[in-house]
Amino acid sequence: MTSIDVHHLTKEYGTRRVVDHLTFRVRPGRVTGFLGPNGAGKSTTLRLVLGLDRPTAGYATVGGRPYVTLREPLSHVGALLDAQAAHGSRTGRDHLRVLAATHRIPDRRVEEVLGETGLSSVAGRRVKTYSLGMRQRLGIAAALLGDPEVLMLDEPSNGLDPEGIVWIRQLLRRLAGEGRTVLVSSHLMNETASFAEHLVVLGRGRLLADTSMRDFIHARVQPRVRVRTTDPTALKSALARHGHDAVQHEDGHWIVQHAHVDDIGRLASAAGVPLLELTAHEGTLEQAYLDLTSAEAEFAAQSKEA
Ligand SMILES: Nc1ncnc2c1ncn2[C@@H]1O[C@H](COP(=O)(O)OP(=O)(O)OP(=O)(O)O)[C@@H](O)[C@H]1O
Repeated sequence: MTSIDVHHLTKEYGTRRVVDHLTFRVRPGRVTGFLGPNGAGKSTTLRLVLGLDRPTAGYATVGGRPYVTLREPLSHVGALLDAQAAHGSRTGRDHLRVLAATHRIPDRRVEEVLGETGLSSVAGRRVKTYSLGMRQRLGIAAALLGDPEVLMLDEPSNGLDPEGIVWIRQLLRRLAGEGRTVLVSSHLMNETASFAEHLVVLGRGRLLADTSMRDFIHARVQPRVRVRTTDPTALKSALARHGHDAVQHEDGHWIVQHAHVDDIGRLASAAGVPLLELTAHEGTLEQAYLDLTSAEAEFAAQSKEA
């Protein structure tokens, strides 16, 4: 089993602690979204896992071993940290060939990953002529080159057009479906919700959540139910009898707060209320994330005042 494990990982720059006793495990077979406000410490954590920076305390391992001790690292871990990292005067193909040659990766992988990332037709062009989205695809191609079991991608959707966004979503799901460990940082909540099953959330260097997407949302955002009826009086009194509050909106639909669609459906049916519409309004990742991070910001403000 190839997990990423982070144990009491701590990083200080001067007197600033930017990663603060972080402990979590990223498991294979699912995409884990890595979230947190700007400056929360996500990139620093990824750099520490990849041995690009030394922790002040704690440690991180990949498949039980520190990254720097892996003999053929690109065949274990593929990473996208900075899509601008490729040499501008090389062609995309040459960039990948150099990487393959220096990491004992067979040359045939170059054409495979060019095809997989949709870059085959531009592979002979110099990287400096690439758009942001093409550079992003090249960075992802480099991460996939060694056919690694573990992928760590920092903002992979950056600069991708709508077609690219759909592509990366499918790619991430497929990689996880193949049993790989996939950790993806992002600021795009709708995007993250579309591919991640699990979440690790940081705030000011600390772990705020390590939980399934579903539990994360359900713990923070109450479900609501949207109802339309030809008999609002009967609906309102049936809801009131069961302790539900409903608010009527302009076009005549009602929103029942803190309610599950099954319960409202059952009680409307039992009371003989004719329904034209009954829709579950589940919470979104964005709502849940903002709820968590605004509470964190409030805590920060309070502790400064105290
Ligand atoms: N080399 C460095 N020297 C000093 N401070 C640093 C260094 N690298 C990062 N930091 C600081 O560490 C904090 C965490 O930064 P980091 O880039 O890890 O956050 P992040 O969660 O990835 O943010 P973003 O979402 O904006 O990319 C920031 O305040 C940043 O300024």
